[in-house]
Amino acid sequence: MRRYGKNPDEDDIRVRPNRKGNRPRTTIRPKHEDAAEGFVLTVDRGRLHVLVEDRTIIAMKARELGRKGAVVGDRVAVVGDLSGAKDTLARIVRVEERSSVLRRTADDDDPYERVVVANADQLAIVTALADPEPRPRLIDRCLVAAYDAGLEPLLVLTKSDLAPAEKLLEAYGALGVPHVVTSREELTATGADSAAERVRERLAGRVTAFVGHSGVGKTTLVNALVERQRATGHVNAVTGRGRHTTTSALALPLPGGSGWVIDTPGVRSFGLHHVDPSRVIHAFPDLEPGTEGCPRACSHDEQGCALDQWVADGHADPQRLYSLRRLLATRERREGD
Ligand SMILES: Nc1nc2c(ncn2[C@@H]2O[C@H](COP(=O)(O)OP(=O)(O)OP(=O)(O)O)[C@@H](O)[C@H]2O)c(=O)[nH]1
Ligand SMILES: [Zn+2]
Repeated sequence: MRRYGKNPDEDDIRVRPNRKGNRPRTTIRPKHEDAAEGFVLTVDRGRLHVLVEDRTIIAMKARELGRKGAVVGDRVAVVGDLSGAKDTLARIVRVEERSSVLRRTADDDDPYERVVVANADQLAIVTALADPEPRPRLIDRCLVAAYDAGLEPLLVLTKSDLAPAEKLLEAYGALGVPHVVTSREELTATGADSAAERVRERLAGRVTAFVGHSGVGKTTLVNALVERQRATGHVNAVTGRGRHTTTSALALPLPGGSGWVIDTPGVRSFGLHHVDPSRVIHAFPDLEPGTEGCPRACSHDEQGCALDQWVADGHADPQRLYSLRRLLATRERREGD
């Protein structure tokens, strides 16, 4: 562990009152009234790239944050050198309350469940129509993660030059998930009705996290959507794709400040052990009231589940219940199947 004073950038932390807390509480935590508001763009080996006004600065977590970390999408308060000049390091003293958290579950390499993206309001699930073949179970897992986190899902089906979208869309019809079908050719076309514009319409004014299996064309898509160069300015060399491989997501602004794309590094470790069925059902307002008659801690896929009667009584479409159960069942499956 680091100690006070070891890092010269932390010198000013040392004036903080003693840790035992035997002083009035108000003085324990400096108020940081002079702190600036920032938006976390990416995290690179403990260094956070934070957008403050129109500058990207590098910051680290202040000690007073304790174990609480900041992730991509977080709104933070930063103090210190906010110039963004080379070799300067600011400090993050506060992480604002999050409106949503997208998590991935612990995996073999990492025993902790981690928040990957904060404050997103939409999850774009990028799937190729061919090469690689669509993986409906993976799509289902992503949908469950979205519903659980309170994000609205958006299906982006790429490589439409290789295969039609109809069959895949049929499987999601009952879920009513919005979708866009694209191809590289259409994405690079210009004009108001280009594929990039069609996708951007869905992203306007929102923070959208993009997930997708390797090779589906997510990079091609994201590059067509954002102004990557302008966005990351002089730290572009650090956050460029080359080095930006597996660790952190990366927030990129859409042209004209009309929203954010958060590119995430693959979904192989997208587990669902933390998912609460009641939060998923919340995304099914036609079914949710039917769960009132369920036994306690009902899995909604067991005998006695009141949803069977709810559907039999004509309150909701049986296809919807089928879809919900299919999604809930993905929690039990292993990833990658
Ligand atoms: N036929 C076809 N190929 C595409 C299309 N979009 C992307 N590709 C190709 O698919 C491959 C993967 O595209 P990327 O954009 O790198 O995909 P990615 O999802 O970022 O994959 P990783 O870089 O592995 O994470 C590349 O060879 C692309 O040129 C498309 O619409 N049609
Ligand atoms: Zn039930």
